[in-house]
Amino acid sequence: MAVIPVDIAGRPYEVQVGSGLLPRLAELAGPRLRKRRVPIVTDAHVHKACGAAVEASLAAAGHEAAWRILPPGEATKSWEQLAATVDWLLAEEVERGDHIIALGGGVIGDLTGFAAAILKRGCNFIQVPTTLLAQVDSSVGGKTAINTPAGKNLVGAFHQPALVLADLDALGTLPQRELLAGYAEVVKYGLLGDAPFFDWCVINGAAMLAGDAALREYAVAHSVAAKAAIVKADERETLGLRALLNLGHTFGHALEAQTGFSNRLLHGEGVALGMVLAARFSARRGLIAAADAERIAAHFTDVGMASEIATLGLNCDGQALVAHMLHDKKMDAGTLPFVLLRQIGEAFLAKDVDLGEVATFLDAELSGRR
Ligand SMILES: NC(=O)c1ccc[n+]([C@@H]2O[C@H](COP(=O)([O-])OP(=O)(O)OC[C@H]3O[C@@H](n4cnc5c(N)ncnc54)[C@H](O)[C@@H]3O)[C@@H](O)[C@H]2O)c1
Ligand SMILES: O=C(O)C(=O)C[C@@H](O)[C@H](O)[C@H](O)COP(=O)(O)O
Ligand SMILES: [Zn+2]
Repeated sequence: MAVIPVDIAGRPYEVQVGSGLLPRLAELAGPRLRKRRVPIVTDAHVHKACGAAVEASLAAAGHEAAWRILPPGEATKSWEQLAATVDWLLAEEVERGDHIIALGGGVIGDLTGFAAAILKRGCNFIQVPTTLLAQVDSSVGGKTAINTPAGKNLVGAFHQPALVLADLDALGTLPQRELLAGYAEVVKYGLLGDAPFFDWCVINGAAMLAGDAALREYAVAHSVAAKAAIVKADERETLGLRALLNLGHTFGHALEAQTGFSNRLLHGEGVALGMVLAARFSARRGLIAAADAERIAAHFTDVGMASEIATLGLNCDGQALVAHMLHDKKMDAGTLPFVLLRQIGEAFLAKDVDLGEVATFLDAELSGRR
């Protein structure tokens, strides 16, 4: 069991990482659960996998679960589901001091967190992440959002949870593809600022993914600690530090948009491909050594992830992907800063990237003729 504090000014909270947390949810949430009925937002897969344990825990503490069970998948991060969820929370008579529970992956966490941020101008919520991605990344740091037809996470709020409970046992029912997608965000922490952790991933990643409990706890706790340190230093992404957590995301979000935010490409899969692209683009600019960029690609291939966008069959050119990037929230007065790599373990924000050069680079990557 690991407890990582997230030291945000005025609203500190804990991330608890360990086994057996779901059956203890009511006990761990304690007096935060003020009423008999506890509002829980989840999706149908998670309800099937984790619902009974949560319900039993609440019942043992004299509570009753009020479930809102949403359709699984990225399409749920929508205006329609947000509005319906807020209306449901209002019907449940949720007060500001109550705690709404987000039980699920990043989709549920992002949507529920945003609903909590706007309900009565801000209600409490507890993140109970059940995917690897949500445990290592989305449940921590307070970014909440929905997608719009214009692009990814374009409407949202910074709203920190009151508590995060990451039960490693929940990963037992997670499909392999989802586990791998989450692993991309684990590798991200090594690439952006912690070369020894990237080496740890190369040595231990496969065994961690295969289910080694101690390695899983280390990977989640280490990732959360890395994110907590960055969020503490730059909660609102204004200092150029939190933006480093966006490594691979400008490319990745464009790939997600091009595939229609569909099951064809999961967020984490887009991030893995995006990080390979960011590394290769950095090498092209004389930054990271080309061999190190290929070491990153090879690691994703080794664990069973795609590392070449040519294999996606996107049927578009580089300019089409760049057009999606123009909606990136880092866009500033006509310039799009890119998170690039000087070396493995050293990311920085490059503000002099020409989008024409990006389009040319992507044309070559898309055709597989690098
Ligand atoms: N807020 C942030 O800081 C942040 C960070 C990273 C990603 N995100 C967002 O997170 C989202 C991706 O999250 P995700 O990868 O967790 O996807 P997800 O929430 O769609 O979950 C993935 C799939 O796994 C299923 N699932 C979840 N837990 C399960 C379990 N324990 N057993 C069986 N099935 C389970 C879900 O039903 C879903 O089908 C994206 O929208 C991304 O933009 C946000
Ligand atoms: O917490 C952050 O900051 C991140 O950038 C984490 C990312 O993994 C995550 O996908 C985030 O939602 C992307 O943020 P966005 O601001 O580009 O939407
Ligand atoms: Zn991400």
